[in-house]
Amino acid sequence: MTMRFDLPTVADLHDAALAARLQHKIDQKTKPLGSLGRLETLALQLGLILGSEAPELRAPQMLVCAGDHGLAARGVSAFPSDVTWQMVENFLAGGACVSVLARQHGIALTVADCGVRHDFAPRPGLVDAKVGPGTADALSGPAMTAEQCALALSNGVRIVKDLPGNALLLGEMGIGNTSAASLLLARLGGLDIADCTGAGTGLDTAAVARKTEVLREVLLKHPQAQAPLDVLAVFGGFEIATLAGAVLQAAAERRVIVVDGFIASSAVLVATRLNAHQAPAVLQRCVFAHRSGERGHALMLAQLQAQPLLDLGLRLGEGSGAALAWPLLVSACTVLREMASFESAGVSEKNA
Ligand SMILES: O=C(O)c1ccc[n+]([C@@H]2O[C@H](COP(=O)([O-])O)[C@@H](O)[C@H]2O)c1
Ligand SMILES: Cc1cc2nc[nH]c2cc1C
Repeated sequence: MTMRFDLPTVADLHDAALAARLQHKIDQKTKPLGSLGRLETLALQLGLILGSEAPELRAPQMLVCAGDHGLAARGVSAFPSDVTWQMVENFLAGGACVSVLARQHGIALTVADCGVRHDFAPRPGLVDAKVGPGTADALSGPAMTAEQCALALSNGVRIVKDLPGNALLLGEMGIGNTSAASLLLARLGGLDIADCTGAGTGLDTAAVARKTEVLREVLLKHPQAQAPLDVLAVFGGFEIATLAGAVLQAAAERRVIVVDGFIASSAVLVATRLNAHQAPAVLQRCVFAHRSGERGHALMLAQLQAQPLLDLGLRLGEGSGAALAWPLLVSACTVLREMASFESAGVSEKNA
């Protein structure tokens, strides 16, 4: 498959001098060395991404990408596909979990229709990035054509270019999309599909076993899909492809990328594989908000060598976990900027 546009180039951020200055600044704060634990590595990462010893997060943007999945007709979800468009309406009406949390934290919310099986009335906060009325059934053929896949990726690039701020939070909505994410993980990670497949919206044990067998059949149907772009097109998710494009553009612009759960992480996995030598640079910009309760997310995080901030048993999606983690990022930057040093506060240092 050939691309019809150039994916964004993500430059390395090897600023050893800034890293040393940031670490020194963190170590000189009025606290025992390392006592702020994970917040310290987070502060260091945010300083490096934003290129500052006094980083400030500006105009955070939550991007929720929505799409429908042909595979949903195979009984792989506990809910009907209509829930996708109904939840998009709920996001825009302000009643969904991500709407509430984004409002609480002053995060702007944009919902992108990447391919929901429904016609939405245009309104503020809704971006039309529709590639089609849901993907095709991956058990019958590829979920997306090469053209559709390229269009979804370029839509993600375009959406991010139009958003202000220096932080992007990633969320998604799509009945059936845990199946797409599990397929992507299994093929890109060379893993057994049983280890990558979970309950999604709430399947019971027997239904998870049936879902696993459907996904195993899908993998057997597409042995030729091995190159990352082909894998993305064949197993799909218009919203996942759009998010992958958004990740690459945000990384190229040196935005802080806050990744939600299993499906949002699969978009990052794809983004890192589309151009493998850029993978460390892409991951350097990513903060993984939490470890989802979805089976497979721990394996996905291991593939990405990612250490999530929270482990709350969340498995909602929408960007809810990213919004919940957001205040930790704000605190990490505030501590870096405002906390006194031993010298400035006149506090005695550790005994020699
Ligand atoms: O983000 C997660 O970790 C997560 C885990 C399980 C389910 N979800 C959400 O549930 C939907 C997909 O579940 P399913 O069962 O329809 O594949 C989709 O809208 C996701 O946002 C999300
Ligand atoms: C109600 C509902 C809300 C969701 N939000 C994200 N995925 C979802 C799936 C369902 C079923």
